[in-house]
Amino acid sequence: MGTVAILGAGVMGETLLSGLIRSGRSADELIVTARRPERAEQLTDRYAVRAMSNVEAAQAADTLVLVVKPQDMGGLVEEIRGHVTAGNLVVSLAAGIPTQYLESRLPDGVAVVRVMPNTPALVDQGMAAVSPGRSADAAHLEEAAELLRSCGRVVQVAEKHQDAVTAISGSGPAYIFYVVEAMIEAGVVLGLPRPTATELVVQTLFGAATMMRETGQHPTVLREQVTSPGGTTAAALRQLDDHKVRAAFITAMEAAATRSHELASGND
Ligand SMILES: NC(=O)C1=CN([C@@H]2O[C@H](COP(=O)(O)OP(=O)(O)OC[C@H]3O[C@@H](n4cnc5c(N)ncnc54)[C@H](OP(=O)(O)O)[C@@H]3O)[C@@H](O)[C@H]2O)C=CC1
Ligand SMILES: O=C(O)[C@@H]1CCC=N1
Repeated sequence: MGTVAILGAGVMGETLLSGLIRSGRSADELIVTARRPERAEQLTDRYAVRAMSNVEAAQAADTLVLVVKPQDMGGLVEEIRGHVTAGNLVVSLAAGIPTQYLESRLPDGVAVVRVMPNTPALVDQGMAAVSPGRSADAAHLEEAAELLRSCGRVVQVAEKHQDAVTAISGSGPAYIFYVVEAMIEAGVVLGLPRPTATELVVQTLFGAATMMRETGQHPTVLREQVTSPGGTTAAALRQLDDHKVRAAFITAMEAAATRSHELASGND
């Protein structure tokens, strides 16, 4: 696969970097770039990878992984465009940025793959969706997928679905953490010590997720198994329905997808 440069190694870039290292990729084949020298130093200390400027990284690497915020993408591409050639693969992890945005700013024929990852990649449980741009062939797509497979699962989707993917699995961990926070607060309201409430909620989430994965049963079936007629769960679910929690989730994810779409036009 050659040398991989992670341009803009913040939260998501470091997550991918650590996954590549854990999966056995040699630090010699990995380059990072950062805006702040202290961040670059932190990464070189932690992972023994090389840090360089964006231009140097574009010149040195075969695969360029762009992980800056969507709002910073224009500036980054402008900086490296003169140093990217048709031999490079460009992989973008940015929300909302279409492959066409990058293709139109890079030299003709450069292969671009758009990816939407998520942060559980930090513990090798990531979920990433990949979509090829105009000049990306099956080998390019596989190369991008292999990068992400180092830290989780990978699916291919049509690029038109990437805003939806962003809303569901890209932002998804944040919704789950939000629900966990709310359940912990509920435990505290009910008089449980905070550490006990936290242990109960985190293990319940882990158990429920493992059950879905291992039984393959639909969540509706699993929910019904917990819900005794006239029991405690039915009383709680009735409140969630009365407060339109399901509708709120759908509306929230529609908002995320809309925002992903807006990011393409550089809206701050
Ligand atoms: N966090 C997440 O859960 C997910 C994020 N993404 C996408 O990943 C991308 C990065 O997000 P995230 O990691 O959270 O953001 P971060 O702000 O943590 O990381 C971006 C990094 O890029 C640096 N940077 C900005 N401009 C440049 C530049 N010109 N050259 C070099 N480095 C630069 C920033 O520096 P500085 O620290 O100085 O600001 C920062 O360290 C976004 O496009 C986002 O949409 C996708 C899926 C999930
Ligand atoms: O909030 C964001 O915009 C990024 C994209 C998906 C997760 N975090």
